[in-house]
Amino acid sequence: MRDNTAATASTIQADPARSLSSLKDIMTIPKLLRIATRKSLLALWQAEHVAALLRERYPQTQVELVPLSTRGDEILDRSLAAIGGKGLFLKELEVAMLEGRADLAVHSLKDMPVELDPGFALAAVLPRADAADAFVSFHHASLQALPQGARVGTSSLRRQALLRSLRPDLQINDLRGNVITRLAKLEEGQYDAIILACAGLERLELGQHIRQRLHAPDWLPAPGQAAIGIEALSAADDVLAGLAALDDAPTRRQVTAERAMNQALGGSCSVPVGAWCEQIDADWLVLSGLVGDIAGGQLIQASQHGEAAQPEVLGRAVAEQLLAQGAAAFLS
Ligand SMILES: NCc1[nH]cc(CCC(=O)O)c1CC(=O)O
Repeated sequence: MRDNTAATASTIQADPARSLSSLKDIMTIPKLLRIATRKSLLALWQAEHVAALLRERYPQTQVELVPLSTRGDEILDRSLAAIGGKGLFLKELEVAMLEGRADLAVHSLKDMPVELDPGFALAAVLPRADAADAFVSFHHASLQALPQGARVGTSSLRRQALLRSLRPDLQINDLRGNVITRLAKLEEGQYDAIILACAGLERLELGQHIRQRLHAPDWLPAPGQAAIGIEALSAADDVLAGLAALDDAPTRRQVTAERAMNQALGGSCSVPVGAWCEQIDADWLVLSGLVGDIAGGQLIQASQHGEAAQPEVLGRAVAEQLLAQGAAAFLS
């Protein structure tokens, strides 16, 4: 056995700038942290990123990855909306935590349901990357430059609704699989362009494929897009205390507003929903939201200011505005 007391003391001396609360984290953080992750390249990159942050902050802790297959990864021939949505990517990772095979799970926050299963907590949200979507094409420079009737690949209902509203002439085709698979299908010539998240491409060093960044106000990302969420058991106080040090307060405020809006709309992933929150000064946030109509190609949009200290209140207020404009008809 290693002498933990001595190890902790040397860490503390090495970094006198650490606050009292982070000293407490170092003393209580488990000696081993196992990170449950999906096996896609993007998921592994994100889990490795969290592992590196934890090793840097807690040099005495051993950090390991536990890569797992999820049902969401195995069912690739049907749209996510049709097979029951976002929880599919979490279930196996949550079971691993419940069975004591992992201590935390790393997810793309946009793939996490707003309400986690009982017994689980959103322990930390990392600083957000660029939340824009990417227009990716080998022959065309932008969405606007696509020829009439061009074929665009995406299975996201939000992206489909935005495309229909901005370019009703386009032919939108389903496109599933991980980021690499989707790029390969574009390369094979099955599509003239595809839409992906900039954050995913950049994390995999594929940012050179981004021809155009699609962002607010014309284009809104998914709630929580480009943020990494870390999940742990609500009862694991020592794990939660350690992870709290990684939480980025500005990102947490933004995504809390976006997710609260989504939840107040019913939180369904079978309806196109976009949300984008920005902090405009020390006290104020602006949240823009949209709900799309899959059948008709109609979009309802709303935007509102709210207090930075109460992101949930703002999220609910924008949801109410959307509902007042008739979004309920799309959500049922
Ligand atoms: N739906 C899959 C997914 N989940 C998170 C990302 C990208 C990274 C992120 O938004 O955090 C992607 C790929 C994509 O949408 O192109």
